[in-house]
Amino acid sequence: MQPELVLASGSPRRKELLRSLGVPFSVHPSSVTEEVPGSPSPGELVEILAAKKALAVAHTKRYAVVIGSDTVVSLEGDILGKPANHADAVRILERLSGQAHQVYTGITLVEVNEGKVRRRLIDHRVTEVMVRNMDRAEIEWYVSTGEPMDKAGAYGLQGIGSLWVDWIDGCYTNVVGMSLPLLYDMLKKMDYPVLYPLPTPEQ
Ligand SMILES: Cc1cn([C@H]2C[C@H](O)[C@@H](COP(=O)(O)OP(=O)(O)OP(=O)(O)O)O2)c(=O)[nH]c1=O
Repeated sequence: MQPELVLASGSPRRKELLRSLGVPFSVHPSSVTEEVPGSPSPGELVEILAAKKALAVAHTKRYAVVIGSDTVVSLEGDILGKPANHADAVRILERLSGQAHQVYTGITLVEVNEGKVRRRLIDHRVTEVMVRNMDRAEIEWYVSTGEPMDKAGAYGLQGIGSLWVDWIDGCYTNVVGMSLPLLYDMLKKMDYPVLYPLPTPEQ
């Protein structure tokens, strides 16, 4: 029996990304706190949080492959998550303006069979993003659109934020919330069929 694919996320972007593949899945957001003891590197942090989210949901399932994911922005050794409020979003964007930064996204897959965790895969990818100079009026306007408020680094590359992104080096979907090439590799390792059968064309 094919286990259900479950996305352990409340992120509309991750839902959209997974939907674009055409594989059936259900959405079950986790309610874990995004706090981690110590001072992990950005790569360790996104892997720990992705695992935390996937495992929290996996424990509620009997047969499933659960996907957890987490994204942060790294700039000059600082980790920037989602802005706490309007002023925080302005501060983050002032720092990103005119700079290249790294976007880290971790993915965890947890396979549950008869209510037990059988396998776990954890990995992450990094994408470099170059943000053009943004002046104070542009930053204020952009934050007032509301787009930055639920996004790591206070911008959305898939939205209005694209106006100020000069270039990226690496995977685009990794920035938007989940690297689909990485997810594909991990699902293949779990023997989960991503490429679904297509109808044969009539002769
Ligand atoms: C940098 C960047 C981030 N983001 C988003 C992706 C993630 O939804 C969010 C980072 O926050 P996360 O804490 O990774 O995820 P989330 O709280 O939105 O959802 P969940 O924990 O339930 O899975 O930032 C964009 O949409 N575009 C971007 O360009």
